[in-house]
Amino acid sequence: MSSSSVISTSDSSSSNEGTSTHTQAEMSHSPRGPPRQLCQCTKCVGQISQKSYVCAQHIQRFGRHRGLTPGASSSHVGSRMTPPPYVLSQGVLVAIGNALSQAFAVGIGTSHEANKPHHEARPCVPSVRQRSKAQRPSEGHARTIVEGRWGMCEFTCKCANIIQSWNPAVLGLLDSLPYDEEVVVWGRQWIVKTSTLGERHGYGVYACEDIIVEDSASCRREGPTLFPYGGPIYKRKHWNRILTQHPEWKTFALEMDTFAGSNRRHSDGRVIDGDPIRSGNIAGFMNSMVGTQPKRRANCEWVFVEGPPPAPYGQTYHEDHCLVIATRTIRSGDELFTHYEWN
Ligand SMILES: C[S@@+](CC[C@H](N)C(=O)[O-])C[C@H]1O[C@@H](n2cnc3c(N)ncnc32)[C@H](O)[C@@H]1O
Repeated sequence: MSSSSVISTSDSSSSNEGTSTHTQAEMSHSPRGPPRQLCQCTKCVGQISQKSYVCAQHIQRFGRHRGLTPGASSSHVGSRMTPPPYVLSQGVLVAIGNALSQAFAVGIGTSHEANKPHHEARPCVPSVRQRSKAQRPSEGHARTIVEGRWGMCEFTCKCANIIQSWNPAVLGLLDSLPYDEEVVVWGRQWIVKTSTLGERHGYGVYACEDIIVEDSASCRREGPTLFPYGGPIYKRKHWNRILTQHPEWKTFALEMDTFAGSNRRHSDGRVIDGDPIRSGNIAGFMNSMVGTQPKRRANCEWVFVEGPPPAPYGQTYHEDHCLVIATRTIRSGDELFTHYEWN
């Protein structure tokens, strides 16, 4: 089993949403010559595939071209740019000068209104407030590929931004977990194998040693720490969004705020991404005692902890984390059960 990874990329070509002006400027580069300057106004940009398309405003600043004089038309007109003559007239030299200053202005992200001094030039990229939704660079182009239990899953747009990468090493976890083989996680031995719930419920986690809890009634939330949950924690509303792109992930949505006394709104309730492979995460194999027949008793529970994990594990990790804690004695060979909802 290979370890998993999250690859984030940005792919503007995969979206039909607005193309940034930088991209348009790049498109006007010719592989053979210096960059051709095309007008950045929306009408010209719409014609970018016509190599020499310029609008009347553009012509005003670049000088005279075949069949058109500066200011000849206030409408946007397509025209072929003529190559410069061998003997350059003064007008053409002025035009080249203007073109060069425009090239510089575009390069620093200012307007093609190069006649204005730089301190007066308006930015050619509209402010965030001015930009229409379609123009915003944003999430629209984000793309994340996650390699996990379901192979390669691609997430785009907002989902790509929501998906969090995770390095299991930060919590001292393995970067992959073998099935049917004992592994040592946080100093104890465990094995991941077919659940006592039956094959159709997949795997479960079993202790390979006794873990003694002296007084289970009084040790609530203070029993022996077993191992951490290692992986991203999402808000329910974000998780729901993820599922719109890859519904199969729902198998591993574990609701963390369903315990009595939780006062979080449902949409803000925390959901852990139970993909065990993705995060070297033994916790992702733990089954719930909810609805079991015959009824299983929970022998451990999830606890959210602020700050770093207990020494010597995950000492470089200082954020909130989630631990699995024993609530009663677990014998070698027992499957772990806790209380969580899934859907
Ligand atoms: C975190 S995984 C647990 C490991 C899972 N058995 C596996 O093989 O990957 C959670 C999933 O296990 C299944 N599961 C957990 N507890 C269950 C239970 N009490 N009854 C039926 N299915 C359960 C559900 O499909 C749930 O979405």
